Amino acid sequence: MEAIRTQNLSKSYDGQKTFAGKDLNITISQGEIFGLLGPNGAGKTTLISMMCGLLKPTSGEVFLNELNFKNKRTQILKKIGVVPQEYALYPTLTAGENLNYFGSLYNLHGNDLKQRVENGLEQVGLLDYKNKAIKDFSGGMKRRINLLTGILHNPEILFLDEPTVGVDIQSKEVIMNILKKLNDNGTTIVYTSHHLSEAQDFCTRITIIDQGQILKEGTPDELIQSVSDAQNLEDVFLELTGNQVRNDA
Ligand SMILES: Nc1ncnc2c1ncn2[C@@H]1O[C@H](COP(=O)(O)OP(=O)(O)OP(=O)(O)O)[C@@H](O)[C@H]1O
Repeated sequence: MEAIRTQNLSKSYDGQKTFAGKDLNITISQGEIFGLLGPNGAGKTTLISMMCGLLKPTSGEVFLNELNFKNKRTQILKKIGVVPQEYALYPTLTAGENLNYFGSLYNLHGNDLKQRVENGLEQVGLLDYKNKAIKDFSGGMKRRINLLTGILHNPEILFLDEPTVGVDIQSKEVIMNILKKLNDNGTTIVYTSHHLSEAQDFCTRITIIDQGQILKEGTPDELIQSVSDAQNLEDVFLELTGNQVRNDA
């Protein structure tokens, strides 16, 4: 069953002079772990933001569970989780207060919300920090709480923009294990990353994009086999996107 479909999805930030995404057609099945990879400025955040309804496309359509975002937005938002690249946390509030707030946005309340918050904090190893303010947390601790804000309601589809950026190996392990568990329980995952070996191990399918266009799509093995002498995804990535350093944001 189809979970996500984009149809000729395009985005321009400058009145259609240039495009951060152009005519993107991607179909993702339920239960997949789909990776969006590309160099800085390739258009990953733009694409994932349009897929999850944070950013309005210039043209084209997004369908989630075959519902069109344009007219079924409220229905769709209840079923998805979004973990943005920037921390979406209130620094002066405690971890518990932040999670209660985000849970309430998904209509969770009472004992159910309390249990979900405590289970979540326990899973990410931060139950003892429930009553501590976020401003005193390390980067890795904030990333783990940031992840929880998007998954308290057990979404059918989860979108994550660089969920492991800037974290140590221990926090990364915790985050990846939670994501694997969610996927085992049926959640479809779409994520962007610059960690190519992580994506190679984690994703069922990957699309490599640059300059707003899809360069190649396939399973990690298919991508590696498609480039002669490639040993891993990093070789494929360099072959497709070149060695030129990108200065884009
Ligand atoms: N709000 C914006 N206004 C104008 N241009 C933007 C905006 N957001 C992104 N862009 C431009 O769109 C292009 C794609 O950016 P995007 O952030 O989607 O890339 P990315 O692949 O996520 O990059 P990174 O890996 O650096 O996060 C870039 O040229 C970027 O400068």
